[in-house]
Amino acid sequence: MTAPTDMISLEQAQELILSRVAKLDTETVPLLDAMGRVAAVDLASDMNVSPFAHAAMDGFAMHREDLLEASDENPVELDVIAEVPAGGVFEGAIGHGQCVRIMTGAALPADADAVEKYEVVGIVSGDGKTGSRVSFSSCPKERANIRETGEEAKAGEVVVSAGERIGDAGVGFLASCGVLEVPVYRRPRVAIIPIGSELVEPPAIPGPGHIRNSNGYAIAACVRNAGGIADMHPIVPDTLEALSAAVTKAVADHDFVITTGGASNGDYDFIKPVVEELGELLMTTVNMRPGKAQTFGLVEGVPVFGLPGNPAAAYMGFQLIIRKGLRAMQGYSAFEHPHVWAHISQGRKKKDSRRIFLRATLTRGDDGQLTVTPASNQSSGLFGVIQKSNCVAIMPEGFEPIATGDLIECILLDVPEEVVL
Ligand SMILES: Nc1nc2c(c(=O)[nH]1)N[C@H]1C(S)=C(S)[C@@H](COP(=O)(O)OP(=O)(O)OC[C@H]3O[C@@H](n4cnc5c(N)ncnc54)[C@H](O)[C@@H]3O)O[C@H]1N2
Ligand code: MOO
Repeated sequence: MTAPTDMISLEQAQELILSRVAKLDTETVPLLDAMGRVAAVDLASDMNVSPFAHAAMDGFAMHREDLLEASDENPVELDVIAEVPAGGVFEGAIGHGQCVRIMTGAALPADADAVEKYEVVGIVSGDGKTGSRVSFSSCPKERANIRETGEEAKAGEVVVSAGERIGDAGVGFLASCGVLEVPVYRRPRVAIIPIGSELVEPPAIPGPGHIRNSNGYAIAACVRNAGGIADMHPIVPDTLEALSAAVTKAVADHDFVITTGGASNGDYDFIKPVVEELGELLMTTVNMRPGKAQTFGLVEGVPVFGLPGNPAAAYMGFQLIIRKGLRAMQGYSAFEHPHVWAHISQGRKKKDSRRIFLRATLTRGDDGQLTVTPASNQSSGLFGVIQKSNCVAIMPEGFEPIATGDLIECILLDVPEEVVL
């Protein structure tokens, strides 16, 4: 049995958070606001899509049977008896030896069974419109250039299943299916509480010994990116009472609470005792660098996550652990960021046995090979390095060094989990 104070693996931390969060309730949003969100129920089309058989090309609709003998040597001529634009309907009948000039999207005349595009049809007389005579030097395939009734969806058919993420094209698909209001899982309301008596709010110029609160902004950005609603709270000084009061207040009206700072073992690090005192402490330390000090627990049933104070450590804790929890609450089923393997540009020793996440840049050479170059400054106090990086390269647990050119796994944190590479 793992005690909350034991150091656990990143995978254990991820499993723990996923086992302790639940899908939120649902809300019905206008179609466009459902973009990127997860359908909470099966969504069915209210009609056939397409609603009627129509031409997929500008051309001529005819009885294919009339053209069975058509060839280059023996072209078959037909009379153009009508024109039908998109939006129009040809009510008449096409007799043998006749055809109808038709535009892309126009309803297929009832007795036509193929459409031939303009480009391969010759004009014998006239301008190709009604009253002209046109010639065909081949026979189109059955139902050629016809989009059929209900080809994409039948009336009543489920077009997006419960649990499916709605993409941009899905928004268009649902529009064609008449689904303009979509039940989706609610976005989690996330309180972000920066802890630290040394912090001042930007843009204030910090006095001696003080620094600006940058974590609050970064984590709010991360929350938004993960689909949550970020509620940035005021800075809380390093006292047990102030932090206890802030967490108690935040859990009352949020779905998830994130603190940054005060997560280690210093004299003024209070998130662990506060979670323990107010609720259930489930985890304090994860085998990763940056970001060893990661506190997680439940207070009044609400997940409370204490990220470390160092910016890169807080960022990694969010991306690699919290983000999964926030996504699970919104019904997403993909949790792993895509990864690639790349040759490291320079060998590295490993002095710390933790799994190390190097902030790094991936490039593709002319030979198509990926190379990863870790940033020269790997201090966990820096956001700027992450801004300039495009991946994190992983050095596994243990002390095994890596040699120049070795293949190393890189996670693309900016690429959504749904992408498969
Ligand atoms: N004796 C030890 N000391 C430390 C250890 C250790 O293992 N033994 N681990 C270090 C590591 S690694 C980290 S990460 C930090 C985590 O500690 P805390 O979560 O208690 O972080 P703080 O001490 O509160 O702050 C660390 C650092 O980050 C700055 N900070 C804090 N909040 C913000 C914010 N909102 N915006 C920008 N910067 C922030 C803070 O000023 C400190 O410089 O512990 C190490 N120590
Ligand atoms: O938990 Mo700390 O990052 O390794 O800066």
